[in-house]
Amino acid sequence: MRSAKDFFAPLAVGAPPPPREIPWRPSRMIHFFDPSNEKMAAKLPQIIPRVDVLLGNLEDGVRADNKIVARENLIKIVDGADFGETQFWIRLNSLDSPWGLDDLLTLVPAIGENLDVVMVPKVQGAEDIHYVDRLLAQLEAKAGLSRPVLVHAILETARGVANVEEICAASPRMQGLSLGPADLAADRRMKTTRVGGGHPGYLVRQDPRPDDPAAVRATFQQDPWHYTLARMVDACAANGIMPYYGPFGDIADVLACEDQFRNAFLLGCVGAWSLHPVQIDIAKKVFSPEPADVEWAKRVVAAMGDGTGAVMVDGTMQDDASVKQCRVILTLATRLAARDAQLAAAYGLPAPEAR
Ligand SMILES: CC(C)(COP(=O)(O)OP(=O)(O)OC[C@H]1O[C@@H](n2cnc3c(N)ncnc32)[C@H](O)[C@@H]1OP(=O)(O)O)[C@@H](O)C(=O)NCCC(=O)NCCSC(=O)C[C@H](O)C(=O)O
Ligand SMILES: [Mg+2]
Repeated sequence: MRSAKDFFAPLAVGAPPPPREIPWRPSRMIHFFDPSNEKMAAKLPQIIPRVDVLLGNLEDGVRADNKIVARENLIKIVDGADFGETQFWIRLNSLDSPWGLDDLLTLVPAIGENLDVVMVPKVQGAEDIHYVDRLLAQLEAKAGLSRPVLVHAILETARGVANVEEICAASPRMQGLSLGPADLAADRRMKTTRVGGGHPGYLVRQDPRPDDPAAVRATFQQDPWHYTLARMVDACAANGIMPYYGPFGDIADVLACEDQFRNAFLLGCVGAWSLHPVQIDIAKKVFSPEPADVEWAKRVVAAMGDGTGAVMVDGTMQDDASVKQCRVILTLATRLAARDAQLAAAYGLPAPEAR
């Protein structure tokens, strides 16, 4: 573990200093595409302006015999792209794979100036982040990059979950964590073959009725990801980094996707992955606060004055703590409104050009 004094020192001579704080940028959806898939790549000019984050995926989802071409195509795609305000991320192959090292050695020099975040899969502990941290610093120094590339870890192994706090705290480059429910389910030997979401067998059942023990007893599906997601959110919040729900694999079930994303939003996540164009607008809607909630937050903040004491608003008690909850909503709404005229109008907040 580095001492507090040298935590923010560059890990290679000539590398840019790592950030003291992770800059806030919208990241309601991290949109995955396979750079070796020509049809998907052709869609990017329409996709980029619609998404907060575009991610070139090199790991799972890309065929083994396409790994090299995916990496090479990524360089060509970035060369010709206009990202505007959209962030550009990549997902590396895992550190123990035949491709992970060359992904970094090739891509940081080639596209480092455009690269906001590197997503690292199957992170097991702080040692994986330390390895990537040093390597990135060396590559940034060699390439003469002026800003540091940030690191995002996927929580998708039992050991990773056990070490989640140390992973978040391992480097000032740590931008956030995503839940990887498919790999995590396999690693934990969970008996679900779904990619995220619920499971009809994971439920609680209503007690028998004393007056009619044979009556049908209602069942309620539970969220098998609740524990991990909540733990991940706490670890991220405690370390000033961002939590994300990962993939929802049932592309056709847009309603359940929306529910899973909303659960994540309510628990504290800032975004989720979109695997298909149909999931982009779901994430955009869910991870932007509802106008009614923004209106409520404004009213509570106004009623609370200097933010101390207790008042009644519409029959509910508001105090120093509840005004902080409202400020969370209002801060997010204000930041999103500053970049999106439609949301600004819906929230009654200043539009981008008025700032
Ligand atoms: C899921 C898909 C395989 C579906 O693809 P397809 O069958 O082609 O769907 P459609 O016919 O409905 O597609 C319509 C058109 O849209 C284009 N398309 C599809 N997906 C994308 C995309 N992500 N970005 C851009 N464009 C896209 C198609 O090419 C069609 O084009 P056209 O024919 O010209 O109209 C596919 O969506 C897909 O592969 N998605 C990404 C999958 C992925 O990234 N998987 C890995 C991430 S999840 C994971 O790794 C698990 C996690 O780590 C964990 O452990 O939990
Ligand atoms: Mg995975």
